[in-house]
Amino acid sequence: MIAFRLGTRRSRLALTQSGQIADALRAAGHDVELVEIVTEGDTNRAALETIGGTGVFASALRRALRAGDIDLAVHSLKDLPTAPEAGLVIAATPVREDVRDVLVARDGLTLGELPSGARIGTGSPRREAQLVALGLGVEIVPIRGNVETRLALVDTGELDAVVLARAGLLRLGLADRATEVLDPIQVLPAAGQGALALECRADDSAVCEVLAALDDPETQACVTAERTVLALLEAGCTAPVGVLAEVVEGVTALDLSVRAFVGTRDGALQLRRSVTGPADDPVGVGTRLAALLLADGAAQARVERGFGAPASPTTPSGGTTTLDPPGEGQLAATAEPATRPGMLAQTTAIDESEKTT
Ligand SMILES: NCc1[nH]cc(CCC(=O)O)c1CC(=O)O
Repeated sequence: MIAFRLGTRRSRLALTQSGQIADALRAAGHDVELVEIVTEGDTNRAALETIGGTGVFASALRRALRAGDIDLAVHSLKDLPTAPEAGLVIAATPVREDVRDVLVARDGLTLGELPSGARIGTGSPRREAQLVALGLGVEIVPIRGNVETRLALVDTGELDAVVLARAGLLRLGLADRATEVLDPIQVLPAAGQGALALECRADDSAVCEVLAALDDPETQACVTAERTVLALLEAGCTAPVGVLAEVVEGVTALDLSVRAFVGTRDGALQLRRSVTGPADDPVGVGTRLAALLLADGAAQARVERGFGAPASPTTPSGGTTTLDPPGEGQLAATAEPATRPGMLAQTTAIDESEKTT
């Protein structure tokens, strides 16, 4: 029996997610105390990519872990930087929730039914780039805030629609607010979307072992492939990159089918590629896909704020406020497209579309 101190952010979504993990641990006979921690992502209302992009939600929790104030942090995996954190380890990724984005629009409207010029709120360059790529002629309005705040922007008529992760709505019991579930063919989710990451100190073997029992190997394989792509593109969780891995039946064994979108928010770059390879080699499959994307110009998207390059502290965008330059989370990935010998023979690359403009 372990008496866990579980660190959590204070949003209703974070508390719900942490509560689910606490329940699972209690069901296994452990004690769990929730410790609420305020992160920079919660207190700073600026656009995420201007306040450091990756890591703004995670860093306070990680500091508490390292200090021994908590034994376990529950993160939304998609908010977690891909760079490994010294002394800490992701001990488990439990079964993933629905990976897809949804539209929440006024009057029950779908994307296709929104009039041109409709105002769609999102703070995500990934969602913006893909919505622009759909060519609907909608206006993207930068927003921040928790799920409830974003839904309220539609309720009050300030916006025609917002795009959110279905996982968050499901966990909050708000899934019926969606007016359309967006097919990944149209809008690919963020790497790790819908998955939770249970993080602990690497030397805390008792905790690591208990958490490992909550891991789902299929989720683990998928998110590993997705995060490999993100890391090799030197992208962060606020980059205009959508990527989704799914386990599919292969010829003789299970395969991972991984699709990615890399774009720019003005729609000038729209790159879609996919790769299929052995499910027991998620890093290899993700590496192959990243190499394809980089060979076809994905690095062009790096000039975008939030994509590898540090944000300029002097360029406010839209209605968002600019504050301090980013402190952490810029990846030092080795972006060599490491195509391993033998891997090409096992993988199939399918070009879904060419750059469209
Ligand atoms: N960046 C905020 C965030 N982090 C995780 C979720 C939803 C749950 C998930 O994707 O796991 C959300 C809200 C959203 O994108 O709508």
